[in-house]
Amino acid sequence: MKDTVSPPVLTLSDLTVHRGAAKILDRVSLSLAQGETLALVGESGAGKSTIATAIMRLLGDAKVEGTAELEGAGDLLALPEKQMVRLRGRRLSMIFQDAGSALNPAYTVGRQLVTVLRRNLGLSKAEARTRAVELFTSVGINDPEGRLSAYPHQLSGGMQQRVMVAIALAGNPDLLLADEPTSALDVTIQAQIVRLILQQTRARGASCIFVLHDLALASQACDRIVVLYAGQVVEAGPARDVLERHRHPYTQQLKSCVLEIGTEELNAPEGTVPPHDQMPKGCRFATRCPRALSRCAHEAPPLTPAAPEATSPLSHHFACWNPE
Ligand SMILES: Nc1ncnc2c1ncn2[C@@H]1O[C@H](COP(=O)(O)OP(=O)(O)OP(=O)(O)O)[C@@H](O)[C@H]1O
Repeated sequence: MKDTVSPPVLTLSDLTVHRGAAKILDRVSLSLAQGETLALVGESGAGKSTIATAIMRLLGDAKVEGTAELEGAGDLLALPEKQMVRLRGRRLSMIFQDAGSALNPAYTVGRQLVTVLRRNLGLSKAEARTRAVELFTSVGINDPEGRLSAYPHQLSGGMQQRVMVAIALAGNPDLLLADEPTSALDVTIQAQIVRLILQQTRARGASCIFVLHDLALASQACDRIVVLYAGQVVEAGPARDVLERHRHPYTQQLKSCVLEIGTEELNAPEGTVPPHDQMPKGCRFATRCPRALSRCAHEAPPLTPAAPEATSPLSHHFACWNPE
């Protein structure tokens, strides 16, 4: 595990998000150490993107409760919008799922990057152009000078995503949020982009929260994993503990999916996540859980350290009444 002595860069405490009557996130707490890469994994709809978007404070009219403390900046959820505008791009950056729709089709990618560089770093036009070429080179764009004058539609999906990575890195943020940045891409390009983001994050000593579906990729690429189910954290800890010494039956099911993928047979966990208006009062996974006890339906299990003596919020935790 990474540094557990210096204070976390980011601490979410009881982050809860409501959309109308639906509780999309329910008391999510997690910490991110300096220089750490953390993967949020779970099925579609688990709330992974909502966590990243809540940290950026881009959730629109959803009702958000809890706190998101960014070291040296305070609670992101309580800051005036003016201060958030200053933090976005400089201390926090987000890479969105679909680069094609995140880029403005009316401007060249160079102009979009230069604008971000000038705004965030206060560079002159010429300095920003030089820096743009350096950034394009560092994210693996061939002919970086030539590509500055390309419009987004003239680039492949993989190239567009590289441009988005360059834009996200432009303000030297110390926290990068990558929301499944590869889901719109060809499988062969996906691993390249994930590797690129992690390599660039690590080279800068920044921290990264990665939204991923794939537990195997998460465990290979990231230091720590948080497993989400229906808007709640069910297991969290160092990547190897979560993959190899997991205690929650849902993590086991996600892991089995991975093994099936290895044999080319995709086997999603059985059953479906209950709709928001039919969520069990107790453990939200109880309706699909092969190990459910009668108390599971009524009593929500708290996150418990896997080693009873562990006190660090970064250590291995799980929420289950009948763990593996
Ligand atoms: N703008 C929105 N309006 C209403 N409901 C939303 C909105 N965005 C997300 N949701 C709901 O919030 C829940 C969590 O969605 P979220 O996108 O965070 O999940 P996810 O784990 O990132 O899924 P995916 O892997 O498919 O992106 C889902 O039930 C989704 O339908």
